[in-house]
Amino acid sequence: MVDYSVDRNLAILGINNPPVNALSFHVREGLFNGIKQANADRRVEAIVITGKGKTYCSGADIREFSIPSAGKGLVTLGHRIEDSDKPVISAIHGNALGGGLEIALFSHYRVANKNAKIGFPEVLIGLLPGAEGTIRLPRVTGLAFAMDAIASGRRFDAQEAHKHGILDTICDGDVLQEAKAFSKKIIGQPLDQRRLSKTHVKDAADVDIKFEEALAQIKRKYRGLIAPILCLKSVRNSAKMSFDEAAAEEMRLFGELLTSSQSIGLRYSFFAERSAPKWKLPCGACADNTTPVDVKTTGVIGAGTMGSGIAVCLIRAGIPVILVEKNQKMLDQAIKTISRILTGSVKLNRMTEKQREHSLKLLKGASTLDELAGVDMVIEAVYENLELKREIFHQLDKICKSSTLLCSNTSTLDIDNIASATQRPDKVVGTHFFAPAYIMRLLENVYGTKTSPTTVATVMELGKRIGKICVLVKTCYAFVANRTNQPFGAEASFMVEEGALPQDVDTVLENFGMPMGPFKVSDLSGIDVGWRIRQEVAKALGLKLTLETRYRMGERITTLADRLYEMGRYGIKTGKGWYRYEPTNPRKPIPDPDVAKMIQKHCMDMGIERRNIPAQEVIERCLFSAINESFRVLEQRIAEKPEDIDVIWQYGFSFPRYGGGPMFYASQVGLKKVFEKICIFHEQFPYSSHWVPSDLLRKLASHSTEIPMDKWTQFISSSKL
Ligand SMILES: CCCCCCCC/C=C\C=C\CC(=O)SCCNC(=O)CCNC(=O)[C@H](O)C(C)(C)COP(=O)(O)OP(=O)(O)OC[C@H]1O[C@@H](n2cnc3c(N)ncnc32)[C@H](O)[C@@H]1OP(=O)(O)O
Repeated sequence: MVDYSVDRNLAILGINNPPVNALSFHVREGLFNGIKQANADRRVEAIVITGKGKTYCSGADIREFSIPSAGKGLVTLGHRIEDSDKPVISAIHGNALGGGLEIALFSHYRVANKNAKIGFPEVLIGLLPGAEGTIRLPRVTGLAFAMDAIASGRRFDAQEAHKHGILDTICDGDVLQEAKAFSKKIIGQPLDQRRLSKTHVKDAADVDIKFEEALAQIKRKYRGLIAPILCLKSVRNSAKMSFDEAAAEEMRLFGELLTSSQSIGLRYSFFAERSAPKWKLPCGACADNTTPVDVKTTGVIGAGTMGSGIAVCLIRAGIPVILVEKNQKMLDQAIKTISRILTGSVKLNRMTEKQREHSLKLLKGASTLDELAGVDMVIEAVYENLELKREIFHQLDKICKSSTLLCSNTSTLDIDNIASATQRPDKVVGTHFFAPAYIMRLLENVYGTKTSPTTVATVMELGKRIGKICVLVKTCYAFVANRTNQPFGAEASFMVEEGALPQDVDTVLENFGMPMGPFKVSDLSGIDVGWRIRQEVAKALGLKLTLETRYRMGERITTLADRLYEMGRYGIKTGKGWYRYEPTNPRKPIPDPDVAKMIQKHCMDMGIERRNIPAQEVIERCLFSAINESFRVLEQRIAEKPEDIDVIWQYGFSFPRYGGGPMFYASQVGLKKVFEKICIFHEQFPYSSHWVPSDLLRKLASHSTEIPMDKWTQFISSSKL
C-alpha cells in the first residue's frame, strides 16, 4: 500500500491504494514504517511522500470511521513525519484532501502540480479535520482563509493554495521530478521553523472578531448543521490555546462529531450517492457490462417550463438541441427564457459569457416534429396526458431515424404504454426531470419492460454528462419519486383538515430539516398545477369531481387545495395560496387568517372535528407513510436498492442530506418501531391505502435483530424468517 524506494539521496514513499489513495490502516502503517526506514538509511538525505496513479491522497478511508477509534493512527503518523530528522516533502498531484492535506501539513515542505486540488472536505461528511488540520492550517494561511476553507469544505486549486502559503512551489509537469529538484534547495536547511507545531497563528489577536464574522455567515448558510460550527470553534482554539491544548480539544470535538447522527447520515449519503448510478436490470445487464450510444444531437418537444429547462441542461453541456413547439409565441418566449437563464449563470460565475454564447448557438427552435428526423435522442416534455404522449411517440417513430432514442419526461405515466405506440419499445425510456430542470440535480430514469440495456446505459450516461445524479427505476404509476412523495403530501393535507394549520405543518417539517414545508412548496409550484393534474386524472377515470366529499374510489381525499383554487389562490404567482405574499417581498410566505377561516369552514361543512396535532405526529405521519410506500416500491423491485430511494428524496425533494433519506431514517428509528406505528395509523385511518403495511417491512420488522439496509432486499422473496 506504500511503495518504498530510494533514488540517489531521496527516499520515495509512494501511496498506492487505488482508486483515491485513501489513508486506510495499511497506508498509515506503510508511511509510518517508511519514514522510520528512511531516517535509518544512511544514503537518504530527504524523504518525498507522493501518490501512485491519478492522485496524491484523498484523505481518511471514510468506511473505517465506523470502526471504533480507527482514525487514531493518523495523528501518531503525522507526528512521526513532523519529527523526522530528515526533511519530508509532500509531492502533490490530483487531490490532497482531508487527511491527505493533513499529511502534507505534517510534512516540512509541499510542492504540487498546477492542476492539483486541495481542501478539507470533512465538514461535508459532518466531521472536522481531526488530525490537527484545524490547528495547522491557520498557522500557514491565517485565520480568515482557514475558517472559510475548513467550515465550507470547498476544494481549491494549487494557485490559491500557493497564494495562501500552503504550497512552497507549483509546477507544470511531473511533480515527483519537481520534488527531486526542490530537495536540492532544502537539504541541510534547519527544520524547526518548518515544523508547524513550533509556529504560531500570526493574526491570533483578531481571532474573536474573525470568529464572530465567520459564525454569523455559516449559521445563515448551513442552517441546523453542527460540524461547520465545531470547525470554526476548533480553528478559534488554534489561536487561543497552546498547540497541544488545541490539538487535544480538536480530537475531542472530532470524537463528538464522529458519533453524531448528522455525520452518520452524511457518511451514508456519501456512499448512497455513489451507489445510485450503478444500475442493474433484472436481465443481468448493468453499468459495467453495457456500452452507451454516443448522443451527439437531441430534440426536446414542448417549450413549457420543463422543456425549456431540459434544453438549458443539454446546451449548457455542449449538446445541440432542436426545441420543437408548434405555438410560435411560446417558442419565442422559451428562447428568451433560456437566454435569460444562461445570463443568470454568467452572473453567478457558473459560466463565462463566451460559454453562454456558444451554448445559445447550440439551440435551434422548430415548429414541427419533422425537424427531429436526424437527431440521436428526443426528450418529449409536453403536459401530462397519455393520449397526447402516445400520439407524439407514434409520430416520432415514423419520423426519426431507426436508432433515435425516444424519451418521455413523464412524471407518472406508464412507459410501457407510451412505448407500445411505437415499433421500437426497446428505445423508449422515461427521463423524469425535476423542476426547475436546470437547477434540480435529480434525473429519475425509468425503464419499461422492453427498454434495452443500451438505451438505459445511454440515458444514464447522458444524465451524468449534463451534471445530474441519475437513478434508474422500473416503470409503474408515478415511479419512485412521486409515488413515495404522494402519501407525504396527502398526510400533510389531512393533518390540516384534522386540526393543524399549513404553517404548523411546514414549521415542524422545516425544523426536521426540510428546506421548505409542503405548503410553501405547493405555493411555489402553483396550486393550479396540482388542480389541473387532478382534473386530468379524473377525466381519464371518467370521474366527476365535487368539493363536498372526503372519499373517492374508496380512498380518503381532501378537497382543501381545490377550495383554494376556487378562491383564485394559485400560490406565489397570484400573491395568495396557502399563505399570502406582499408585493414588496413576494417570496416571503405570511400565514393568512383567511386561509384559516376557509379551513375552519371546510371542516364544519364536512363535519370534521378539529384537534391539536403534536409535532411528533406530523413527522411520523408524513415520513412513515412515505417509508411504507418506499418499502412497497422496493418489494416490487421498482427501485433496486434502498439507497436509490434516498438519493431520489435528497435530490428530488431536498430531504436533508444529514438525514440520509426516508429509508435511512427508517433504519435509524428502527424497523420494528416504524412498522408498529404504521399498523396503528392503518387502524386509525383505514381509508388511506398508503397505510396498508408493506409485506417487506413486516418481514424485516418481525426479525429478532435489526437487519442492516444492505440486506433488506434479500427478504423480498423469502416467505419465512
Ligand atoms: C475519538 C476518535 C479519535 C480519533 C482521532 C482523530 C483522528 C482523525 C484523523 C483524521 C481525519 C481525517 C478526516 C478525513 O480525511 S475524512 C475524508 C476526507 N476526504 C474526503 O471526504 C474525500 C471524499 N472523496 C471525494 O471527494 C471524491 O471521491 C474524490 C476524491 C474527489 C474523487 O472523486 P471521483 O474521481 O469522482 O471518484 P468517486 O467519488 O466516484 O470515488 C471513487 C471511489 O472511491 C471511493 N472513495 C472516495 N473517497 C473515499 C474515501 N475518503 N474513503 C473511502 N472511499 C472513498 C468512492 O466511494 C468510490 O468508490 P466506488 O467506486 O466503490 O463507488
